[in-house]
Amino acid sequence: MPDSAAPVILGTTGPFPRSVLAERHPAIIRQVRDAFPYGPAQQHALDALLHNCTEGVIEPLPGDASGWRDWGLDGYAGRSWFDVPWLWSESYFYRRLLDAVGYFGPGPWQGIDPFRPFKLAELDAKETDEELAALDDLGSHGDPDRALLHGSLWGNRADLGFRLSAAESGEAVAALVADDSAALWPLLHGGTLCLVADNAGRELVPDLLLIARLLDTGRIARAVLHVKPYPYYVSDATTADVLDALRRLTTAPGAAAGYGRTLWSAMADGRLAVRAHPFSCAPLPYSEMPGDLRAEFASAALTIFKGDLNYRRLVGDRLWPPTTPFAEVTDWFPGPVAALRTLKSDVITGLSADTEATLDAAEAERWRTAGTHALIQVNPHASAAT
Ligand SMILES: O=P(O)(O)OC[C@@]1(O)O[C@H](CO)[C@@H](O)[C@@H]1O
Repeated sequence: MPDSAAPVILGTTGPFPRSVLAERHPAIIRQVRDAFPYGPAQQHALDALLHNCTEGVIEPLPGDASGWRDWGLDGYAGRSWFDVPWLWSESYFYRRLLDAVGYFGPGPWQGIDPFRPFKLAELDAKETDEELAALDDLGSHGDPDRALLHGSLWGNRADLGFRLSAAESGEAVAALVADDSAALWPLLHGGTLCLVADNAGRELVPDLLLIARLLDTGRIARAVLHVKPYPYYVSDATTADVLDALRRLTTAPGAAAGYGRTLWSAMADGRLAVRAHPFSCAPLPYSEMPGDLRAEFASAALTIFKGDLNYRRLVGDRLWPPTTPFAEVTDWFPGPVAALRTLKSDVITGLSADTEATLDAAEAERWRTAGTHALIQVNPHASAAT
């Protein structure tokens, strides 16, 4: 981490965080309410959350909130959602939403994912069929490893929360704003890959395809897929979503089913493990992760963080000068680390001065949040003492 860290992004830091708290969260509440025949108690709780999240203050959580106490709840209670770190507020929103719909129970709605209809619709979409059909002639269009890495990278555009902000969607720009992929492949020579997943559906499918390919070709011996322990940021992947994606692959026509079988047998014999660590839904940067998770990443040949939120948590949700080296902001990480991300928030590191100037000249600030640009960043030496 650089000696003088950049300012932490708050809900009041600029138009983007503010719009997520003031507009995206209320839209998510409405979307969820329309997707299920929730009873009066849940409707009432959703109404109360709608009001609280825009006009109220952070409140204590019902039930056993000891985890959230450790993550700073007591210090933030009573403050406006906009006046605390944005990452914290957003994460707290999803926890509150799940409380409102009875996800944590007890009761009949316990464990019912309020985002599942949207995730399934995406998994069943014809675009997913098209992407899977493309596997049939993967070898005839250049390097299959590269194609699957890029599939996993651009799969990150499939973020249902992000798509609620329609104005932000646009055509993807193929050129990456940073591309360290040449440093990534040499790290994959038979060890364990940890992949910290982001979204379900059309992002998780290519993530799984990449893992299957790496296992099949012997580039890795084992993979650990980190998913969320509960529904989060609308489309973030949980264990149930992994199973849905796997079933989608095994029942697909053509080459896709072969990838599905590889993954199925790898799960069954332990070469592919799924983890749902509580810290995966923590409102904190990964630099504050607990020892067991740190030890797991330390033992991996490479840990890949997928997506925008994981990037924010990896480098710190701060307004870094864009030319701050990625290696510097990840120097505390206990092993080699990579980020595959489309740019959907203000946080950015590791750009060359030329790239930053070109992006600013062409798009002002829009390139940071529009989801049209992507990066592959690698710190092969982030193996500071554990
Ligand atoms: O992590 P993901 O799915 O790539 O993106 C998450 C995201 O849509 O949510 C946040 C705003 O709510 C931003 O970090 C980002 O725009």
